Amino acid sequence: MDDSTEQSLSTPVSTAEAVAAEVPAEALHRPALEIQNLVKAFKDKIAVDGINLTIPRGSFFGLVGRNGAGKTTSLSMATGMLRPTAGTVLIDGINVWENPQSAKSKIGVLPDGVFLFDKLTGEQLITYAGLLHGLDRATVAQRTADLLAALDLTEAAGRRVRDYSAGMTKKVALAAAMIHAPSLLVLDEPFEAVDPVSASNIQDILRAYVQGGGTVILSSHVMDLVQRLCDHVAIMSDGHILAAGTTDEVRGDSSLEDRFVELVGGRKISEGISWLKSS
Ligand SMILES: Nc1ncnc2c1ncn2[C@@H]1O[C@H](COP(=O)(O)OP(=O)(O)OP(=O)(O)O)[C@@H](O)[C@H]1O
Repeated sequence: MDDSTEQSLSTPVSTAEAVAAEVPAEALHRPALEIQNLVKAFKDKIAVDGINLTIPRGSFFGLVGRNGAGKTTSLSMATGMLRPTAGTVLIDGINVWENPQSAKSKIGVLPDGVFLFDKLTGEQLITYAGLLHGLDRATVAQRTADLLAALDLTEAAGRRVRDYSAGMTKKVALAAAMIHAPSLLVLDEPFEAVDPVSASNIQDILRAYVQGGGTVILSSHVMDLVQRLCDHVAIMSDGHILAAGTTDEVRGDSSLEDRFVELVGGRKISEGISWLKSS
């Protein structure tokens, strides 16, 4: 991997500085991720129905939608894990499905329902991810220690991942996704099952990463969190993008949650479930 494309995980610098130092001039305006007319059909179920999305370089991008909206399917296609029925994905201008190796070297991925080699300890798993990316052992050891500490996993480092809680598993998978300091992080529900202190720590790490010129796209159901964290957002429903842009543009004068409910619909105003009452 070309080290010049890597972002610093630990030393926040301004986006402008990082960009000036690390990115060739012609690449400055190239989006980190471009999704064009992307379609996924599972037999007769159209999970993703011709979506277009541009994730600007250096943005913190939230993809929100109800259960089954198509977020995981879209992110899986965007990261080269699921072959699209139609459409194109460009990571930093590189076609993911034509040049998978080169495109994938630029990204770190936290998939939904992560499959991990869970017989390994947390430390071994992160180390293994670093070595797979071609980093030298000394760098891997340093970064593994940094990530374990930042994610509050140092004490659990020597235990097998199969014995981790759901939140700890999410955190160790996140560490494995970040060890090669990619220029784009694609995170499917990164805060799901993670305790509030760890979630705040992860948010700090991600903010510093974006300040350093990295790009994050994450999916979430938690509107408050996305509104607080993300400078760009897309609202997905039933395989379509209903709105996309800066978070302020998309929410307008409302909260993101109100805007979401307004666009997506489906709120049920009811008295509740009659038999579920105690008296
Ligand atoms: N392998 C599959 N085979 C058939 N249908 C699938 C498959 N994977 C996803 N789907 C369907 O595609 C639609 C989109 O699913 P997807 O997992 O992308 O939604 P999501 O927005 O990530 O939902 P959630 O927030 O619940 O994780 C759903 O209707 C789902 O049932």
